[in-house]
Amino acid sequence: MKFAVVVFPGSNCDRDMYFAVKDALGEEAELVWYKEADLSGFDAILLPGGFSYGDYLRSGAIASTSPVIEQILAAAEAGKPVLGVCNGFQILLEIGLLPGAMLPNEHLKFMCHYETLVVENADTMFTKHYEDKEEIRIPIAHGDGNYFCDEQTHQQLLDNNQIAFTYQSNPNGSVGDIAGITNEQGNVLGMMPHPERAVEALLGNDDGLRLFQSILTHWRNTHAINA
Ligand SMILES: NC(=O)CC[C@H](N)C(=O)O
Repeated sequence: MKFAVVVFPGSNCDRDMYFAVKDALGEEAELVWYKEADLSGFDAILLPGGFSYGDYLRSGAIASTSPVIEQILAAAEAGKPVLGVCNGFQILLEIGLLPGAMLPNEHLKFMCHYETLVVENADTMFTKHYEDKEEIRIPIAHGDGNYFCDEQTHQQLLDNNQIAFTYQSNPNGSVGDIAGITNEQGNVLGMMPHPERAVEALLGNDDGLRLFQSILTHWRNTHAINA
């Protein structure tokens, strides 16, 4: 399986994402510069964390205007897995692949530490290697991680099972303790915590690895490859 890691000016978690796929998962990964990206040959698209365009205007807002976005929209439309972590999640919100918006953290501080997440839906292509209501430890690192949506949208997320992860103890003020959501089709996931930073015991934790394994299992199942 071939994963694209799309790099924008200011991305800073692209290498971690690359490492997670290439070394921890053991699959093909390529760093693709947003200007030269041809995403057509990839099976999954990963939008890494960071500070694209220095978070000017709003986190993810300027990246959302770049030409590569057309290809990301096309990949999502084609049903390919699209994962946005942290700044990647912010970009997915800005381009409308996911509902809602990201606000500054409630206490206006950048936070970088481990959080306990609750797996709210283990029946997605990103979470099938977890159990429903399983508690996992994944680090966060963000200043704008306060997920906001109106009540109606929150209800829709609940009704459609689009909430993949919640925080056990809400660190940033997010509506409904939301840490990660999918689109209605289930092939786009945005999450603020960083699974790519928790992919091997040597790093202190490998709870994030099963997210990447889930994508791979889904891909193998849908492409009938036994490898
Ligand atoms: N690690 C990240 O992706 C940081 C995201 C973002 N730009 C913020 O601080 O909110």
